[in-house]
Amino acid sequence: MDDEFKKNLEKFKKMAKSKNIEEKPQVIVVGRSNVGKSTLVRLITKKNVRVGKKPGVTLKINKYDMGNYILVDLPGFGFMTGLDDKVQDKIKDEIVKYIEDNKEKIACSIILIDAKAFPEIVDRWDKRDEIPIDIEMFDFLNELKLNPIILINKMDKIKKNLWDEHLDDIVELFGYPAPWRQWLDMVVIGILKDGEGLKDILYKINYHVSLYIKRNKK
Ligand SMILES: Nc1nc2c(ncn2[C@@H]2O[C@H](COP(=O)(O)OP(=O)(O)OP(=O)(O)O)[C@@H](O)[C@H]2O)c(=O)[nH]1
Ligand SMILES: [Mg+2]
Repeated sequence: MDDEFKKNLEKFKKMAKSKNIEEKPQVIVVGRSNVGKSTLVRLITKKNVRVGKKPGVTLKINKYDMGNYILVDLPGFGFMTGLDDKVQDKIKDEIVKYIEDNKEKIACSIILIDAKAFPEIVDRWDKRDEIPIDIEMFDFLNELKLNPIILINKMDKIKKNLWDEHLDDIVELFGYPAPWRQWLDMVVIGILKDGEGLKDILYKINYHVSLYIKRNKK
C-alpha cells in the first residue's frame, strides 16, 4: 500500500464511522445531579469522566461510542448549587427535548437515583402537591416506551438489614407494588463507587440493545 492510499483509507474509515454513530442505538443516562451518573459512565466506558463532589459538573451532553451502541450522558436535573430556578427549568427542557428528538434511536434509558436522598426528596415534593422530577421523568420515559431502568445507587448509605424495606418503599414511590424483587427486570441495585451493580446494568443494556437491533433489521 502506498502512503496516499493509506491516507485515503484512514479518511474513509473515519467517515464511515462518524456516519455510523448517527445510526447506532442509544442508551441514555439521566438523573438528578450528584446521584452518580458520571461514576456509572466512567465504569462503562473506562474513560476518565469527570466525577465531582460539587453537584452539577456535567452540563453538556456527552456521547461515547461503545461499539454496538452510543452511551449518552445527559446533564443532571434538579437542584444544583449556584443555579437559579429558571436555569434548572431550562436544563430540564433541554433534556426533554433531546429525548423527544432522539426517541426512535433510544434502546433503553437509565434513571439513577440516590437511595438515601430519594424518599426524602419525594416527601418534600409531596408536601407541595408536586410530582418529583425523577418520577415525572420516569413516567415520561415509560410513555415513550424507552425502557427505563431504575438504578438505585449509593445503597452503602442504607443499613443492610433495612434494604428490603427501603427498596419496597422506593418502588412504591414509582407506582409499583412491593415486594421490589418482582421488578428485577427494571430495577438495579448499585454501589457504583465500588463497581457494584455494573454487571447487572451491562446485562440489561445488552438485552435492550440486542432487541433494538433485531427489531430494526426487519
Ligand atoms: N456513598 C456513595 N457515593 C457514591 C456512589 N457512587 C458515586 N458516589 C459519589 O457521589 C458523588 C457524585 O458522583 P458523580 O458521578 O459525579 O454524580 P453525577 O450524577 O454525575 O453528578 P452531576 O454531574 O453533578 O449531575 C461523587 O463524590 C461520587 O464519588 C456510591 O455508590 N456510594
Ligand atoms: Mg456528572
